[in-house]
Amino acid sequence: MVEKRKPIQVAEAVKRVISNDVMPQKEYVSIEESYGRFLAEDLLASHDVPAFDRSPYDGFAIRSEDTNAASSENPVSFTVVGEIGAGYVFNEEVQPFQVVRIMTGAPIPKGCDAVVMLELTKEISEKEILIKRLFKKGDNISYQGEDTKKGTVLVKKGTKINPGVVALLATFGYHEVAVAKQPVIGVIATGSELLNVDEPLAPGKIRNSNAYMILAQIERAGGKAKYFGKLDDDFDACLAETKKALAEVDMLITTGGVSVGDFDYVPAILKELGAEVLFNKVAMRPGSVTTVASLGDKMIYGLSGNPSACYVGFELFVRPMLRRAMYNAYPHLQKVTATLGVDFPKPNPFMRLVRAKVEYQNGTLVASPSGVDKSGIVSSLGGADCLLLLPGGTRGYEKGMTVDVLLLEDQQGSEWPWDNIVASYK
Ligand SMILES: Nc1nc2c(c(=O)[nH]1)N[C@H]1C(S)=C(S)[C@@H](COP(=O)(O)OP(=O)(O)OC[C@H]3O[C@@H](n4cnc5c(N)ncnc54)[C@H](O)[C@@H]3O)O[C@H]1N2
Ligand code: MOO
Ligand SMILES: [Mg+2]
Repeated sequence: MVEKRKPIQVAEAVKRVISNDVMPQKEYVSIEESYGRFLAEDLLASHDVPAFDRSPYDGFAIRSEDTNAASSENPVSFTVVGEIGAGYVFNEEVQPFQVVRIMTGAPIPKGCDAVVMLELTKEISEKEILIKRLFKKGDNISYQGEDTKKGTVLVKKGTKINPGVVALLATFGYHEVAVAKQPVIGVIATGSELLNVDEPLAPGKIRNSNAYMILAQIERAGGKAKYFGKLDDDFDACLAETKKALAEVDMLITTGGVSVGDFDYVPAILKELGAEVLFNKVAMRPGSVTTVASLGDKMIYGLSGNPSACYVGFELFVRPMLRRAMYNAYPHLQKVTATLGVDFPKPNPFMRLVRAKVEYQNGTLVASPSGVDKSGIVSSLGGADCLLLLPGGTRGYEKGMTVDVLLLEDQQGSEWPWDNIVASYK
C-alpha cells in the first residue's frame, strides 16, 4: 500500500525547519577575501571619521575674523606662511592676516577656522593673496567626527559584506575580518537516469542538472558546497553515501527519490538512519513531496528530483538555515508586492510558487512567469529572479491583481515573509 502523506502549510513547514538550532562559527579572513562573506561581529567605528578637522577643498586656511572688513571694494591682503597637502601637518599657530595654502584632505592648521577655495582668492604673489568677502567660522571645514563618531555600530553582525562594507573595514583598520564560517552543505543526486554533464544523451537518460543548480544556489546563499556525486537508485549505495556525507558536512541535501515510487529510497534511508522527519508533504506546488529531517544537530533535506521543485525547496528550507548559520537575522527571501503580469485561471488547492521575473513597467513592479509552470520544468529557471506566491484556493488569478513575490537575488532578506500572504489585493 502506498503511504498517504498529510500536507502541511508552507509557513508551518518553514517554522518546523527553523525551530532547529544553528551554531554560527567565526573565523578570520584577510580583508581582500572578505567580500561576499557575512560579518561575525558588529562593525564598530574604532575612531572618529574624519579623525581631525580637515579641508574639503584646495584653498587657503584662514582665521575667519580677519575677513570681517573684506569686500570687493576693500580687498584684504594676507600673507601666505606655508603650504600643506593631504598627509602633512602645519605645525605653527597661524597669526592674524596669515593664511596657509591647503589642499583637500589636509588638517586645518592651529588658529584657522575656515577655508577659502582657491577660485575665490586673488593671488598677488606666492607670498600674498587678496580676499574680497567675509567668511564665517566653520566655512568649508569638514569637522572631526562629522562622518561618523567613534563607537558607532556601522554595520550589524550577520550582514553580507559588500564593497561599501569593505571600505569601512579598511577605514577602521580591520585587516583581518571576523566573518561567519561558511556552513558546508553536502549534495547528493540520486537517479539511475542521470548522466554526467559531459556525457551524450542516451535512451531514457537525462543529464544531472539539479546537483549543479544546488551547488550554485548554495554559493548564492553564501554557503560552501561539497558535492558527493550522483548515485543510481540503489538503497544500499545511497545509504552508504549518505552516511559518509553526513560525517563530512553541516547539512546534507539529496535530490530525487523522495516521492512514493518504487525506486524512491530517501524515505527509507531517513528511517534507517533514525532521522526525525519534520515533514514529507507540503501544501505547495512545486515541491509538495519535499522532505526535511534532522539527525542530531544536522539537517537532511530531501529535495524533489523535479528541477523546479528542487529549486524552490532549496530557497524555502535550506537558505534560511544557511543564513542563520552565518549570524544573519533576515534569513528568508525578501517579500515585496507586484502586479501579476498574466492570468492564472486554474485554481490550485496548494500554494503555487511560480518561477517568475520582475520588471518595472511605467514605474510599477510587474511579475510574470519566466516559463511553463510545472514541477518538472527546467527552462523556467534560467530567467527567474523571483517566486510569485499564489496562495491555494478555489479561484484562479487575473492579470493586474496585486500579489506577493519573493525576491531571489536580493541580499536584504526578511525576518519572516510568511505572514499575511493575501490571495489577491485586487
Ligand atoms: N504517485 C505519485 N507520484 C508522484 C507524486 C505523488 O505524490 N504520488 N509526487 C510527484 C511530485 S509532486 C514530484 S515533485 C515528484 C518527486 O519525485 P522524486 O523526488 O521522487 O524524484 P525522482 O522520482 O527521482 O525524479 C522525478 C523527476 O525528476 C527528474 N530528476 C531527478 N533527479 C534529477 C536531477 N538530478 N537533475 C535533473 N532531473 C532530475 C527525474 O528524471 C524525474 O523526471 O514525484 C511525482 N510523482
Ligand atoms: O512536488 Mo511536486 O513538485 O509538487 O510537483
Ligand atoms: Mg520519484
